[in-house]
Amino acid sequence: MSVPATPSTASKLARPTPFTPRRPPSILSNGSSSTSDLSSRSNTPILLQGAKKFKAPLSSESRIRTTVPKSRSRPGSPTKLKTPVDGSRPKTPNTPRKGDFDEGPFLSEMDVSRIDPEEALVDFETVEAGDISADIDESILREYGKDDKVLVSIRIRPTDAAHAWDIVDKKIKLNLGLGKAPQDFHFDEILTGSENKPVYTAVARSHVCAAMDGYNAVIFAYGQTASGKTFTLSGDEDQPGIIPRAMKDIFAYIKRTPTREYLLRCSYLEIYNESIHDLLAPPSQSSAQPVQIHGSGNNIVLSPLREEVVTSLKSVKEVLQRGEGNRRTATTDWNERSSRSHSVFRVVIESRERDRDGRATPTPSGRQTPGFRPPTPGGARLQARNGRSVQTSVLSLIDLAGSEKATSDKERTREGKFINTSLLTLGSVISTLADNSAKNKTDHVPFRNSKLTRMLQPSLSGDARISVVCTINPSKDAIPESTSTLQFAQRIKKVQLHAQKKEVVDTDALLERYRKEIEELKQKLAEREADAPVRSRRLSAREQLDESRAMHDLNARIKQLTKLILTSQTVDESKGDESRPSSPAKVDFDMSPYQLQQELLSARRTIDTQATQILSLEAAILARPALPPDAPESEKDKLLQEQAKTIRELEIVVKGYEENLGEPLRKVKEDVEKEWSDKVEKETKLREEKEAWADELVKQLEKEKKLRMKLEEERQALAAFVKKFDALGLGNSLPLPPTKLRPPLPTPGGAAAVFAGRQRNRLQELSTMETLVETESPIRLSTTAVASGLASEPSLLEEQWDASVDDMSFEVVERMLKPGASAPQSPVREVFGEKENVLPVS
Ligand SMILES: Nc1ncnc2c1ncn2[C@@H]1O[C@H](COP(=O)(O)OP(=O)(O)OP(=O)(O)O)[C@@H](O)[C@H]1O
Repeated sequence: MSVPATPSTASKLARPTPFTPRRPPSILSNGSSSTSDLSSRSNTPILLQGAKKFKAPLSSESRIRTTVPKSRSRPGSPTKLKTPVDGSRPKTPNTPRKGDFDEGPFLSEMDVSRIDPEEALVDFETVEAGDISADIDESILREYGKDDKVLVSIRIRPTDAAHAWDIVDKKIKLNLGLGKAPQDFHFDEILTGSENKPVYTAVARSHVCAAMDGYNAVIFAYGQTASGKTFTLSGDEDQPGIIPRAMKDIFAYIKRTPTREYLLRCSYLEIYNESIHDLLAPPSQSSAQPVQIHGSGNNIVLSPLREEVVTSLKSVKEVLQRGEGNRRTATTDWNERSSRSHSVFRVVIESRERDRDGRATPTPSGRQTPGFRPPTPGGARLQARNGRSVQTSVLSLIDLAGSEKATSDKERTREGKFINTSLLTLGSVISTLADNSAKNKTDHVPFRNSKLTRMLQPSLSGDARISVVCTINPSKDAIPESTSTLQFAQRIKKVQLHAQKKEVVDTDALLERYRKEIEELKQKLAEREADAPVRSRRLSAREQLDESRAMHDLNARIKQLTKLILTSQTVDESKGDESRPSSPAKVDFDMSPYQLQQELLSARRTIDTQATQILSLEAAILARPALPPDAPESEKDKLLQEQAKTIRELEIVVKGYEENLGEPLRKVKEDVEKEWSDKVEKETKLREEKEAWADELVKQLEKEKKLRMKLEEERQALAAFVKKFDALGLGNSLPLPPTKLRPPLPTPGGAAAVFAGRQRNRLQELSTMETLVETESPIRLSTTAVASGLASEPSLLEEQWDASVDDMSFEVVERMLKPGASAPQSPVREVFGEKENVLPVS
C-alpha cells in the first residue's frame, strides 16, 4: 500500500513543488483554494510568528543575526510578580535587555540569577484559560518511555511525486521493483499528512508529561533536508508544531495539578558550524562569547547561556520569537528556508509541593526589583523548603539541521560539511550505544567528537526519555537518503534508557522529621518499659515474645534514625573540617535491603545534585564579571570592550597560528622527517654493504690462510724434492753458461740455488723437466687431493701467477683500496716477498 493521501494532504499535494520549493510559499501560492492552504499557513505563524516566517528575508547567504524587537518597557519600581492575595497570574520577570537601560549594556542581560524564583512561580491558580491547550486530547496519553526504549516515529512528508515506499500498519518498506530485496522497517508510529496535532499526540505528549513528572525528556527531529523537521517541531499558524503545543500542554498540566507549584525557565541555542550560540542573548554578545560546554560525563553545564523565566504562554511566545529571529536559515538547492544549524529549545521545569494547606508559598517580604537582587548562585533556582523537596527536569526540543549533498553554493557547502559531520557523529554514537546495549558491552562512545553529541551525552547515555521523529521524503529521487534515515531510526530504537526522577531534598526538614520520630519512638519505648513488669505477669509466653520483638523493633528504628542523623551531620561537618571525613562505617547493617537501597538512592541524588551545583557555581564564577555590580557603567563598558577585543585578538592569533605557523611547522616537520628517513635509509644500505664486504674479506682471509698453509707444505715438499734431486746429482748435469740475463749461480750445488736457477730458467727447462715433474713433483696434485675435490684447482704456483683480485690477501686488498694505490702486483710477490730463498722473477 502506498502512503495514503488524506483529503487535506491532497490539497497540499496540489502545490507545485512541495519538496524542492525554490521560491517562497507566498510566491508559489496563486490564491486558489487548493494551493493556498499550506502557503498561507507558513506565512502567518501564530505562536512562533516566525518559526519559518521569522527566518529572515530569503537570501543566498546565511542569515545574519538580527537584533531583538525592542517593544519591552523599562522595568520600573519593584514589580510584584506573584500576587498570592488576589490569586492573579505572576508576570514573567522582565529581564532587562540592551537599550532598556542607560547604565550597563549587557550585564543584567546575562544575569538571570537576579530573578527571585519565589516570585515567578506558576501554579494552577495563575495559569490562564488561554494558556491551556484547547486542542490537546486529554484522553490520549500513551505510556511511552516506561519500557526504557526510545520512541521512534517516522513522518512522511506529502508529495506529488510517485511514492517509493509502502506502508503496512507500522511497517514501511520500499516498493517492490525498486530495491533488490526490500527491507522491512518497523517503528512505533508511522505518520502521514500535514496535521501536526496527531503528530504531537503520538510522538511528544507522553514525553512532555514525563518531563512535568520529573523525568528529563528529549524530542528531536532527524531527517534529510526539506523533509519537514522544522514543520514538525515549530509548525506554522494553522498547524502549530511540537514546541508550541508542548508549551500549551505544560501550562495545562500545571492547571490540573493543584498540589504543586512550578518554576519554568527557557533557553534557546543553536549549534552553527560547531560553535554554540545563545539565541536569546543579544546577537553581538552571543557571537563574541559563544556558549561553552563545561563538565564531563553526564554532568554538563552550558555557560554563558540565558535562561528566561516564563510564567505564561505569552512570555514563551516572546522567547521563541526572539530565538527564531536569531536562527540561521538560508536558501539551498532543496529548501528555500533551510535551517543551517541544529537548534535546541530547552525548558527547565522545577516544581515543589505547595504548602500542605494548599496555599502557595508566601513570598519573602520586601520584594526587590529583579535587577537589584543579590544573585542566586548558578541562576534562579527553586529551593527545597519546609521539608518540601524540589523536583527538576529538562525538556529538550531539538530541530536538527538536515543532512544534504554538496550544493552549488560555497558557503552552503561549508555549512553542509559541519552539519553532515555532526550528524555522522550522532549516527556513530547511536550505533555504539545500540551495540553496547545489545551485546552488553561498554565500548567507548565518541560523544566528544561533536558539540551536538557532547551536549546530548547525558540524555543519550540513558538519563532521559527520548522520542525521535524521523522525517522522510517518500519520492523516488530520495530513496538513498530515506533509507539512511530509516536505518538511523532503526539503530536508535535499540538504545537502552534508564531515566530517573531527580529530586533535591530539604535536608534540614528531613533531619527535623527524624528527630521528631526518634522522640516519639523513645517515648513509646519508655512507656512500654515502664509497664513491662506488670504486663509481663499477665501475658502468655507467646505474647511476651511478641512484646519483646516489638521493643526490639522500636530500638532498631531509633538506632537507625540516630545513625541517619549522625551520617548527615558528619557529612555536613566534614564540609568544613577535612580531618573528619564521613565514615562509611556509619552504614547500619541491621537495616532492611529496601531501607539501604533508599538510603543509597538518596545519597546518590545528593551527590548528583551537589555535582551539578558545583558545576553551576564554576560556570557562574567563569561567567562572573570582573567588576563589582556597583562599579561605574563606563568601567563596565570598558571592560566588556576590552574583553571582546581580547577575544577577537585571541581568535586572530589562533587563526594566524593555524595558517602561518601551524601549517608551515607541519611542513617543516614533514620535510625533516623525510630528509632523515632518506638519510637513515642510505646509511642502513651502506652499513649492509660494508657488512657484506667485511664477510667477503673474512672469507678471503680464511682462503689465504689455507693457501699459505698449502704453500708451506709445497715449499717443504719442493725442498725435499730438490734435496733428492741434488742427491741424485741431477743438478750438475744441467749446467748452463752464465749470460747477462742468467748470472752465475750463487751457491753451486746448493738446493736453494738450484731452485732459484730453476725458477729463472723455468721456461727453457720446462720441456726437460716435464716428465720428472709430472711423476715426482708435489706441485701436481696427488690422487687424494683429486678425490677431495681440489682437482679442479690449478697448481698453487700457477694459480698465484694467474691470481686475480679475488684471491688477493687481505693486506693487498686493503692497499688496493687505498686512494692512489697503484695497479695490483702479483700476489705471489706479496706472499713470497719476505720469504728467504725465493727470488722475484724478473
Ligand atoms: N508534513 C508536511 N505537510 C505539509 N508541508 C510540509 C510538511 N513537511 C514539510 N512541509 C513543507 O516543506 C518545506 C520544507 O520543510 P522544513 O523546512 O520543515 O524542512 P526541514 O527538514 O526542516 O529542512 P532543513 O533541514 O533544510 O531545515 C516547508 O515549506 C514546509 O512547510
